[in-house]
Amino acid sequence: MFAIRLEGVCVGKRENTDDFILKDITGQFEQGSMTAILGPNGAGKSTLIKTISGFLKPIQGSITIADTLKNQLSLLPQLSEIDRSFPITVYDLVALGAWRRVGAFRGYSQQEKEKIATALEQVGLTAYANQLIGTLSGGQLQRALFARLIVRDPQVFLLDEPLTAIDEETEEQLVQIMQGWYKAGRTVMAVLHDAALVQRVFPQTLLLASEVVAWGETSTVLQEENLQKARRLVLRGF
Ligand SMILES: Nc1ncnc2c1ncn2[C@@H]1O[C@H](COP(=O)(O)OP(=O)(O)OP(=O)(O)O)[C@@H](O)[C@H]1O
Repeated sequence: MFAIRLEGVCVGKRENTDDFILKDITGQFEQGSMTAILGPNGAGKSTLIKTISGFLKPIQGSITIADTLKNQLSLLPQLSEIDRSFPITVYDLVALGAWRRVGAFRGYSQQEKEKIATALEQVGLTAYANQLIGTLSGGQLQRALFARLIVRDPQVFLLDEPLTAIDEETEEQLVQIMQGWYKAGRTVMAVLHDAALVQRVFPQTLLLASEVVAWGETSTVLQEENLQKARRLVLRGF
């Protein structure tokens, strides 16, 4: 059963097909699947994630989200898109994950407070709870954003470069959290750059170079002929 289905999705500024960032993307992410989105710089990976999460609109084609998953998508933006000067503590950032359940003006129930504390502990940031996010390292901030997702607990995770610019220890920690979501039956998709890690951790891969180069089981998708095709498309300017 599909979680998200794309049919002929094109994203770009003009009606001129040559200028499309994403060209004719057709395929589906199954419910409970874990998919890596790989591709060269500028391939449209972030654009795809943002389009699925509704921040960008396709100018052609359609995206269908399974009825049971509507309002169940959560996006992890790229770290570089986070305003670290925003005066918010780690605790309050993580607590924002409960916002949809709690609302703006009601206090957090004991149950929500426990979820927040557990999430902070899971990512190893309990001792940092009262610090402003601006005082965190990149890897620590990424862990705080993961804790917010743990609290939010959506059915579908859209992760834009969750493992970029973090050390090995944090990487392993975040990989385990993602695998936990997958094992719990959630749908996970993540933009990544490390093919070896994708081979090890992600059962499915979408190889993108403005168009779909290959989409399916990781071992099949990452075969040399597909990688060569992706390179050819880059040389051609997509
Ligand atoms: N806001 C924007 N306005 C105009 N063009 C944009 C915008 N965002 C992205 N693009 C263009 O869309 C193309 C795809 O960008 P995108 O960030 O989706 O690629 P990516 O595969 O995630 O790349 P990277 O691996 O470098 O992060 C690029 O050519 C980029 O210049």
